[in-house]
Amino acid sequence: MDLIPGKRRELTCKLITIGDTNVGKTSVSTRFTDNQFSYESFNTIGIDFRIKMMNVNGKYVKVQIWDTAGQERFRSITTEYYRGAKGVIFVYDITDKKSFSKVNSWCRVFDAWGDKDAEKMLVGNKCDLEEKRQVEPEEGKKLAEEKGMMFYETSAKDNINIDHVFMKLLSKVVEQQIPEVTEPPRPNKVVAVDGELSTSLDANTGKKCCSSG
Ligand SMILES: Nc1nc2c(ncn2[C@@H]2O[C@H](COP(=O)(O)OP(=O)(O)OP(=O)(O)O)[C@@H](O)[C@H]2O)c(=O)[nH]1
Repeated sequence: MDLIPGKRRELTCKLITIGDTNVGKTSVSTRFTDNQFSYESFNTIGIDFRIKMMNVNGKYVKVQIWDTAGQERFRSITTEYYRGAKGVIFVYDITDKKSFSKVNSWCRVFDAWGDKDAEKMLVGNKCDLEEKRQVEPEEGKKLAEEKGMMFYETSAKDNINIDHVFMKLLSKVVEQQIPEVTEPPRPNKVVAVDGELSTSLDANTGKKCCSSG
């Protein structure tokens, strides 16, 4: 990927959230992108899309989060959007055993439609509702280990582990997608000013990612 003079080097990375309806996929992604949470539930219609600029291990990344509807009736639409996702977050609700038992089938659907090399994360959301818990953390951990995924419990409501989940996943994706730069650095520098990013970035780093933005 070449750096266009006057234009900062930017990588675009597509992530996707998958899981049953009402597990909190929209809430997790909205907490991450806008630091907001609402008790009001509007089921996602088909697919939704959010963007956040991030500094991931010194790389300037435009993170696209594709938030899929969990309702069965949208299945044929949502699977169309799996392609190109470099990171996938499978979400279940720790107060809903059924949503946990469906993770296997969501994994199969992703395997059928998504990229083979996508990094995967399992997330047990709503961990603020301890008194209603139906899935123990050990169960989540075990399933994640079996499937070679990372695992965290989160609360979109109380903002527990949300940033951590995305940073861990993005770090893996960026690590996997961008081979280490071996040539000596050139002197040009770019300064990113958007969003959360305020660091000065070396324009030579980050060879190639999911796609160039
Ligand atoms: N207590 C608690 N409630 C949550 C949390 N995350 C989401 N909720 C609530 O759970 C309900 C469903 O959340 P959504 O984010 O709409 O769920 P979804 O998975 O996107 O649902 P679909 O769009 O139908 O697939 C809403 O009422 C949220 O307020 C959480 O961490 N804790």
